[in-house]
Formats: sequence, C-alpha cells, structure tokens
Amino acid sequence: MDEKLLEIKNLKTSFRIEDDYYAAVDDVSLTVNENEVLAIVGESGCGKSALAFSLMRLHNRAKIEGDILYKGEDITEYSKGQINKLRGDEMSMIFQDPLTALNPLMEIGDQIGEVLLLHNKTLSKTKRKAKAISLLEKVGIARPEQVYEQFPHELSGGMRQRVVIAIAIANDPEVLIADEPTTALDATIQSQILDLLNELKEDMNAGIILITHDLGVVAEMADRVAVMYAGQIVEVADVHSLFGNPQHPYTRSLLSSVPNAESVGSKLHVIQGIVPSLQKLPRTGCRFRSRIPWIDESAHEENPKLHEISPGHFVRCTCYKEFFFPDEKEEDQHHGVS
Ligand SMILES: Nc1ncnc2c1ncn2[C@@H]1O[C@H](COP(=O)(O)OP(=O)(O)OP(=O)(O)O)[C@@H](O)[C@H]1O
Repeated sequence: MDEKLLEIKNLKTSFRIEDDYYAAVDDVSLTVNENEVLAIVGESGCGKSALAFSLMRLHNRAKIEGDILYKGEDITEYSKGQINKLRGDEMSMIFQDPLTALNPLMEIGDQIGEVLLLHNKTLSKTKRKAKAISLLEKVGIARPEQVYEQFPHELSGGMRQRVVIAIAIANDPEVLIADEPTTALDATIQSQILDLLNELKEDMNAGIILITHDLGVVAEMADRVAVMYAGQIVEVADVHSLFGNPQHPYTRSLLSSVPNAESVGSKLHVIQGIVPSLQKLPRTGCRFRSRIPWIDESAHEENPKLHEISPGHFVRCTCYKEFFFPDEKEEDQHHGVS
C-alpha cells in the first residue's frame, strides 16, 4: 500500500482581526498518500490558500492549532531551520502567480541553483548548472541554456510557470502543493501546464495537493477530492464517487453549476450567495445553512461532523439527507413526479 506522507489532524488557522481571532481553516483533517493527487476545491475565500500556506508554515502571524504530521513527525513543532530544510527539499509548492514567485533580480539559473543547494550544500557550480538545465528541459523549456541566463521578465507567463515548476521539483519533493497553478495563465497555456503536471505526476512518487476552483482540472488530475466551504472540509471522496455520487449540498451545487454534455438545454442549479467573510462566519452549526434556507432547520446537526457514508466517502452535517434544489421540485411537479 502507498505510504501515508502527510496527516493533517484538526488543523485550525486563525487570523487576528481587530481584537479577536477568526479561523480561515477550521478543524481540517486530511491525509495525503504517496502516488496520489488530492484536489482541494471550493470557491474563492473558502480557505484553500490559507490551508496550503499553513502546511508549508508560510504564515507569519497566524495562530496554527492541530497537527501536521510529515512521515509521522509533527512539523508544527519544527524550528525555523528544520522547516527551511523541509521546504523546497521534501515539501515544495507551486504558487498561483509565477511572477511573484520568482525573484525579478536573479537569473533563472541562479534561482534553480539556490534550491539545489538546499538539498546538497556541496554541489559544485558546474553540477548545479547541468542539473538546472536538465530540469528546464524536463519542464518543456526550449533552449534551456539560454533561459538559464535570463531574468523572469524576459520570459512569457507560461515559461515562467514552467520555471516555477522546475524549482518546485528540483529536489524530487515527496509532497508537492500546487496552489491554483494555472489560474494566472490563458486557456491554451493552462492546458499545456496541466499536461506537464500530469506527466510529472506519472514520473514522481510524490503526494500532490492540487488546489483549484476548476472542476475540469480536478476531473483530469485528481485521485481524491476534498471540497472546502468556509474553512471546513464538507466532503471527501475518491474522484469517481465525488463526481458520480456527490452528497453535500455545496458539492452538488458546485457540480451542477457547471455545464456539461448532459445538461445542454436544461436548467443549471445554482445556489445563490457567496462564502461569508471571516468575521461573519457562523462559529457553530452548519456553515452552509444560510445558503439553503428552504431546507428545514431540523435537517442540520448542532455540531456537524464528517460522516462516512461509504468507505472513504465522508460528508459533513446530516443536511445532505434532506437536500434538494428548489427548482428540482418545480421540475418534478411539471413532469408529474410526486
Ligand atoms: N493574512 C490574513 N489575514 C486575515 N484574513 C485572511 C488572511 N489570509 C486570508 N484571509 C481570509 O481567510 C479567508 C480564506 O482565504 P484564502 O485566501 O485561504 O481563500 P481561497 O479559498 O484560497 O481563495 P482564492 O481562491 O481567492 O485564493 C478569506 O476570508 C480571506 O479574506
């Protein structure tokens, strides 16, 4: 069986706003195994990046509670030195915006070389250069020798993202976190970068956490999916169960708001509203309750938990059992379904 690489237990990440702390990630428990892509999906503001940054310990002023076990060791207890060694070596991250992820004043070759040194301090300049060039080749950059000596602003957006990926995989990380890796790119480049990630996925033994709001990307790449709403995981399942048998009202809403071949000509079900801001998040009860006011209050749990409805398929709160889309009922009536 593939080894458990990351175990996230009851993770809570809170930001101080005025005089109080507000949780952007609340009671998140997840595992990431070797050789798998775990996608984390949800609308903007639901806490996906806050979760990724917590895993990489990149928040300076947030309060982090809970455990993050990497191969059984709790990295929340790590010193700055230990965490710096872990980052870029065993755990690395591909950021949303390649321009901000790269140092504008440093040549590409030096930026890759710097990361290689994290892993092996004695690697000679010649060896670093050879490895950097082979990494640039691996991520599909034509004329790697030339790019090696260029600055980020001299490259196109797609090439910059390839460089960011080369840096992220430089030391063969065990855990790779990709935070919306294609959001800042235009559509054709997006699909090239996804193809590249898919190739790398086959190549590496890593556990990949793919953060995205794009369900097409999830369908193409993920093995398992965690759906996040207002800082919490509301549903986790393997990709086939999630797309084939979605249960939580939020997951159903996400999936049915995307047109597909079957929905052509029929109405899409869309749940109105947005993820509330941190200060307005309900601290108790079902967080999705206010978005589905037509569902009877008694359907919700007072203290919603994740329920395992089939092996490996978890859903938060009992409201999924009673859920229906209002226009679904109207359609049924039109079609004489009782
Ligand atoms: N440093 C911070 N201080 C205070 N609030 C923050 C901070 N970082 C994020 N938040 C808030 O935490 C919540 C979750 O934000 P986060 O960026 O993690 O969402 P997201 O799902 O990644 O969204 P997007 O897809 O737009 O990046 C939001 O309400 C956001 O405003």
